[in-house]
Amino acid sequence: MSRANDNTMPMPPGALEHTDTLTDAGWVTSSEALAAYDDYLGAHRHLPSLAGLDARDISAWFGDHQVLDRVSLSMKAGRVTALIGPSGCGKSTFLRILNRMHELVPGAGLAGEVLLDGVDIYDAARRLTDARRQVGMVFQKPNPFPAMSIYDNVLAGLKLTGQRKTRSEKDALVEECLIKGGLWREVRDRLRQPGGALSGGQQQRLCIARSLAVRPRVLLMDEPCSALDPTSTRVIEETIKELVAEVTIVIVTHNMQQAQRISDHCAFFLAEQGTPGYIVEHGPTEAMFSTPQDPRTSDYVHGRFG
Ligand SMILES: Nc1ncnc2c1ncn2[C@@H]1O[C@H](COP(=O)(O)OP(=O)(O)OP(=O)(O)O)[C@@H](O)[C@H]1O
Repeated sequence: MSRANDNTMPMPPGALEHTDTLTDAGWVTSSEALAAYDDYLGAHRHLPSLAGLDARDISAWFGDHQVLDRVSLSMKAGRVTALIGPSGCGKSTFLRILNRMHELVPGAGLAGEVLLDGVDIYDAARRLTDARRQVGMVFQKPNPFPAMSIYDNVLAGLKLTGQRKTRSEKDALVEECLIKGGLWREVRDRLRQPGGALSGGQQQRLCIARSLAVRPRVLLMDEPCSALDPTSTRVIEETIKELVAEVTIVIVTHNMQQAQRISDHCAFFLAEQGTPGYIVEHGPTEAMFSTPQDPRTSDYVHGRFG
């Protein structure tokens, strides 16, 4: 996927097909594309602006076992960044550091900074719940509340963040998030059924919808398709490609085809024998797969190890 600029505002799907001119600021200047963009903004007025994440010199420990060593990575606003690398090199730990979940593990240690739009999410003046609301997470195994209705599952995060809504606001939010999660058409007539009654792929899309309901600016996904069949995987991938217009995405995946299909940028993590994980190389996905700079990246992306 390529995008024409680094603006923090999302481009309307298809807008660039109608234009041939960008200003210095990156704005589309053809009238047709501007009209499309106006329509898009009109339909998405409630969207928070996109945010980039900057991890700087991140080191991490479990007790005295160091698992990451001075990892720095910029995850650009409105892009999908894929974290790839062999098992145990610290990808999931890095992901959990990006929304302050690492600190939940007893004995976990951390050094470095994580900046969300330039503001450190670990700053003592910031609330932990604020960081978690702005940086949502979808896990490997779908984890809806199984006995709770589909409708209430989508809204579950609102209680945690203390947001109050009227009934009609809730109805609208549930519909909006299920549409964005790619699940609405399948469940619109059974919103009161339990979340646990859905298939694995549907449950994962319900979890995505639940994450979206608190309007995160970044969505972290830890191997979201690894428990799913190929068809459900493709549906989630399509969902990710649509979501990235409004939420920055960072995804851990072991599936190299998936990384190529959905990500704009890739970072290759490695932990060599007994040493903490680090980033060997990162860059645009196309270049990482076609012309990697490091032979270890080449070996990994071509399946020669890992
Ligand atoms: N809760 C924990 N307590 C102690 N050590 C842990 C914990 N979680 C992870 N580790 C260790 O941290 C290192 C990095 O693990 P992590 O899960 O981040 O790697 P990964 O690259 O995501 O692996 P995988 O691809 O298999 O999920 C490993 O050595 C792992 O054993």
